[in-house]
Amino acid sequence: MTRTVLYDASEVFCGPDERIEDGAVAVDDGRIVAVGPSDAVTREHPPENAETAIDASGRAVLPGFVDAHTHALFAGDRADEFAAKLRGESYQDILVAGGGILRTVRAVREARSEELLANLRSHLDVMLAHGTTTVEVKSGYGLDTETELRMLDVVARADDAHPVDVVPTFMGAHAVPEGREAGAYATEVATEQVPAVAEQGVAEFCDVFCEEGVFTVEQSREVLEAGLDHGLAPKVHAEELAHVGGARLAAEVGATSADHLLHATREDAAALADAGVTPVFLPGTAFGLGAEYADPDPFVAADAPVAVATDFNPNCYARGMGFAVTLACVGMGMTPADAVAAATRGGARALGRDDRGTLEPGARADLVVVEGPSHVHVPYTFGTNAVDVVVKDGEVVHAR
Ligand SMILES: N=CN[C@@H](CCC(=O)O)C(=O)O
Ligand SMILES: [Zn+2]
Repeated sequence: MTRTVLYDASEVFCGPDERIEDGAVAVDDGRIVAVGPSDAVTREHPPENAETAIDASGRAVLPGFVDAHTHALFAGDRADEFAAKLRGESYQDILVAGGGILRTVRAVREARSEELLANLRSHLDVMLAHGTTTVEVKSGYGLDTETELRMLDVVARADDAHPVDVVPTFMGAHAVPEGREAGAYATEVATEQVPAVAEQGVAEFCDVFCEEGVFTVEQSREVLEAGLDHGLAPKVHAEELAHVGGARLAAEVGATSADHLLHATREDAAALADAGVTPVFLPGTAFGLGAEYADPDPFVAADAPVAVATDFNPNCYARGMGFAVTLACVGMGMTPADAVAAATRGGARALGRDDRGTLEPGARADLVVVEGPSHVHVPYTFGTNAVDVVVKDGEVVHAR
């Protein structure tokens, strides 16, 4: 018996070039077993025989969102910095004055693990209700071996306890701790933190904030190469606030993704495409900082399959992927179909997960049903949530 059937959907969105009108999806054992026109799929997999049948008439069915870049594990409150930025203070002014990331580091070091876990779980609840079925979560608010490991342990516990799949990234090189010098700290990350994280087996990726006033290209390279030596795939925060060469570095080390890219050049886009690095756009950050959005055109010209993610963190308090998709369209000029694909298949690619992000037989059965008749209703709906139902591994895990 087929476990779950979603039928009579106005649109089943498998990808930008594959949208099925009046479609259906059948799921068995956590995997998609059939996708196609509703009459054909339901003939083979009758809804009345399914354990769960979802009449999706008037609504669209999409892959679950894959949010490939977040800093969703933190403590404390930085809402006052939002107000300060509106008064004209810059992100870097706030960081240099001991605020920003460094303020969250103090809060995380002081927080008990149970409090951190409760915080993360409550954020995952919100993300799930907005259609996210896989999310990457970075450490990086510990900046010492003990707290970085504690963060990654909390990420693993959240993954075990929550339907959303949580992908762990180590980011000891997220900022230079107070009183430390960047070069010496980068070496500590490379020689002490990376081996400790690898020994515990608690991270898949190693990320670094390669940025003016944070870590140079060479310091970032030292950290990423240590990660590679210890089996951690590289990711890079690249060209966010200034152009410093992080995208080139990502290409050179064969990173899985290069993220932000607000100041990336045409040459950067080509280098990333040639090296098979997935570019990840985070338009919520540009929106919150009042900065210019990343320009997707050089990446499209270079034929790079891009991702869109939230960058949820205390500086970008956006947990829903729908809003990121809206901004990708309105701010960056992407089409709704390309933006939705970037938030699903693109996100999966940026996390090295080729088993999800699309609707095809064999893929993991992570799906969302949205309240409007097509994928366009994802970016078209903003300020409220367009997601009605979320299915994770074939089970309904959220419905309103
Ligand atoms: N840029 C560095 N890291 C985050 C911000 C984290 C924070 O401000 O707490 C980002 O991706 O935007
Ligand atoms: Zn980030």
